[in-house]
Amino acid sequence: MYSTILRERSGSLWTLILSRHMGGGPRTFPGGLNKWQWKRMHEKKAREKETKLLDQEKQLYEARIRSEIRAKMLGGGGNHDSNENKAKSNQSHGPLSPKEHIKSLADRFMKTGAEDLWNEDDGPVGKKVNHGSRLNRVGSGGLGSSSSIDVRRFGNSRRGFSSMRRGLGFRRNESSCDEGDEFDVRKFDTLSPFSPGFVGKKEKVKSVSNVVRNKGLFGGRRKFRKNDSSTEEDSEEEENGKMDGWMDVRRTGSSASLGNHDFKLIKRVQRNVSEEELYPPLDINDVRDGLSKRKAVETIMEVNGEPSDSIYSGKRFDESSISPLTLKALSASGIVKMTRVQDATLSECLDGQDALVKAKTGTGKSMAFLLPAIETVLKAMEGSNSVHRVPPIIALILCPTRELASQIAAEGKALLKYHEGIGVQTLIGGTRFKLDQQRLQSDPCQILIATPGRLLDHIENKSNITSRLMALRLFIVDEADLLLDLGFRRDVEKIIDCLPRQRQSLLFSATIPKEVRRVSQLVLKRDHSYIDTIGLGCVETHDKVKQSFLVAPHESHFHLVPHLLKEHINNTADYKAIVFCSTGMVTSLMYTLLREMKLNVREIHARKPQLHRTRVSDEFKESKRLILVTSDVSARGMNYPDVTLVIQVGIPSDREQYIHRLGRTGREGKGGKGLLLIAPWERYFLDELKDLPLEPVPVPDLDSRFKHEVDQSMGKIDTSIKEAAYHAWLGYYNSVRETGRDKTTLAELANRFCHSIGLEKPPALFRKTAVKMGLKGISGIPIRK
Ligand SMILES: Nc1ncnc2c1ncn2[C@@H]1O[C@H](COP(=O)(O)OP(=O)(O)OP(=O)(O)O)[C@@H](O)[C@H]1O
Repeated sequence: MYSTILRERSGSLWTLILSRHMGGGPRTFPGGLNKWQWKRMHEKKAREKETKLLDQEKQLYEARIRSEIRAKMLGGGGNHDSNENKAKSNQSHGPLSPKEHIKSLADRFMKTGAEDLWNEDDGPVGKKVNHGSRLNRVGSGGLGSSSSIDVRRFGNSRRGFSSMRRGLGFRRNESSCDEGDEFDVRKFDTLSPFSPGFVGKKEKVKSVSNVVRNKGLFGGRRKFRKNDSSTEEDSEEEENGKMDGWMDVRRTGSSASLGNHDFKLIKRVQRNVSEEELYPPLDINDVRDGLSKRKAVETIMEVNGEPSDSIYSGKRFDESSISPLTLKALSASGIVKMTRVQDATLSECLDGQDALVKAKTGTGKSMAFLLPAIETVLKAMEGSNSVHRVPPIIALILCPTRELASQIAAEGKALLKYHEGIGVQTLIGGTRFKLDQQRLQSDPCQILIATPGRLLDHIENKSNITSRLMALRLFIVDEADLLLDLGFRRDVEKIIDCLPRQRQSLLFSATIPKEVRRVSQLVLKRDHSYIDTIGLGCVETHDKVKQSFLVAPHESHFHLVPHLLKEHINNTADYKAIVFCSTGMVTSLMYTLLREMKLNVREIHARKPQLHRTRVSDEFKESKRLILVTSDVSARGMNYPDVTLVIQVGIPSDREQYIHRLGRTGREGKGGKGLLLIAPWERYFLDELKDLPLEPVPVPDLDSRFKHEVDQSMGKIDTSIKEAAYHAWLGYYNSVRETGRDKTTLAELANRFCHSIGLEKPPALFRKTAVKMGLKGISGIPIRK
């Protein structure tokens, strides 16, 4: 009925708009729209509004139905609620009054075990929308005038509804969940009826507490968040080991909507895995053990005729148990010997063990996980009699960037050259979603390589990827430290929720900081192996890569980079250089400057269309005598052969990023050069690199003619590019903890940067942006009127 009213209303609105604007009214409308554009815009708005209202109506209707069912259940003697409620519901079997309705919903949500009813979309609470007035209009028999309820709770997403359904099911077995039991909410979500770990509800609860005992470090963090920032705080606190308490009562939901019922008890799980267990204090015996192992490896390498600094172990692939067809593909590519990381991991990975693997950049980690992936697929195919039109996905590889996913896929395809019926596909952003779906149907694959965001899109849009992932046997995370970092972790967690628990998992990276070892338990079984081919006391960078740093005022960086590149070009016949800049827009400015200076240069950053990114990436792989200016999208995993120089302009986000950027040179045991160009106030970052062999380089003398040439080229660049670069620069350094703290100094530095790129005055920020960045009212930061 409401929808009819709505249509009528929107109809009359239309009559009004049309009569005012179509007959004899003005010819142009606000924003320079013509009458048809104006009409279409309003039609669209009306449609959107109608859809939204219908949606809300539907949600309310479903909430109401649930309420009725609940009232009936209570009347039948449900044993979960208070006697008061029972008495009330016995009096009346009809729908609950608005107040009772809210109270009963609140009760249900706040009960132990009711966490299953919650989903990601319930938060962040801070964003709660007050639908009170609308609800009053809509719900003739629904909620009372004083009620305002967060509709998302009642499942405004499909996922929400399904969680609810599951939640109701679970409630019936609530008694099987011991009062004293610890529980990890994430696990309720994880166990889908399709997953092998699902054995019925009673077992589910038991297994949950077991899992939690093993995974206590993450107990309940995801579901009970107040808002995004609090999650970060929480995790930081947890990571600092401050949240060891058993019980932590926190307010969730909005007190406006649910009053005093609006909090629940969260039992924090006591940590059973102690810090010592995860990181036993460095014992002299460990060091001795590490050194003797390294000696043993070196002896084997000597026996096999490999120098001790070689990336190869001396062992051959044909000595391993990989399939003959893969061996054939390897030898067709001229690959015979294993690298150290491949030697160290292959047998463990083929045995089905979970592993966390650390190995230097460019030493063949991709092949180290692709080979087990192929073997796992072969094994799965052997064991299965059924023929699928669209086969299940047996191995899933997650990686952070689109280019890296494509690169791994290409390597996988080369290894599968002689295998028939095994396919590799990528799911990456920047392509059309529908095309992805068609490709997955028409080009079936057993190995899927994906970036987390796009894979999650497919999972959440209920394409059949979720069911295809049910048979997954091997889950691999490349660049694990980055993907388990806060920026990606939530996506990765959601993906893990959709994977079977009975699986093998492998994490790979060239850098594995302590925190990552801790969070790796999110993916790995507790009894996983930690394989570190770098070894105790050794640095993560290659000896053959000469590292240096240059400290010079920021204003001179745009002069110094072309100078350093020209010098390198003059001294290196087949030069191939990468210049890393802090952000996409600064990359764009640097690229434009170098292009103006007639250097052979290309750019890649996230603002570029995917087609451009792919084309440039492929070109740079094949070429010599070329410079690539890029942001961090190329920092990890990209295998550009024979890069001779890597320049990093400004400090990278952290030590790990420095190592990965530098790792674009000196691959496959070759040599290379790396230069970090920083301003005097960025010197503090050198502390993070103090164990790496960086040499200082004196500031070169630039002659005035060269400076003039740079200034002229800079002068030709469009102001909009410079303004965007200034904003991006400000945003980046504002986010760096050390520089972002003192906003006044930051504003001064930004102004100097602004002048160095030829802008007379800093471009104004939007008020909202300035507020968000904490820069409102800071002198030197103009705000747009
Ligand atoms: N056993 C091998 N013999 C010869 N070449 C190899 C071998 N294994 C890998 N390679 C080659 O080494 C290059 C670098 O490998 P890869 O990109 O996997 O390094 P990585 O360790 O993953 O680096 P990053 O840490 O930067 O991701 C690739 O060209 C790959 O084909």
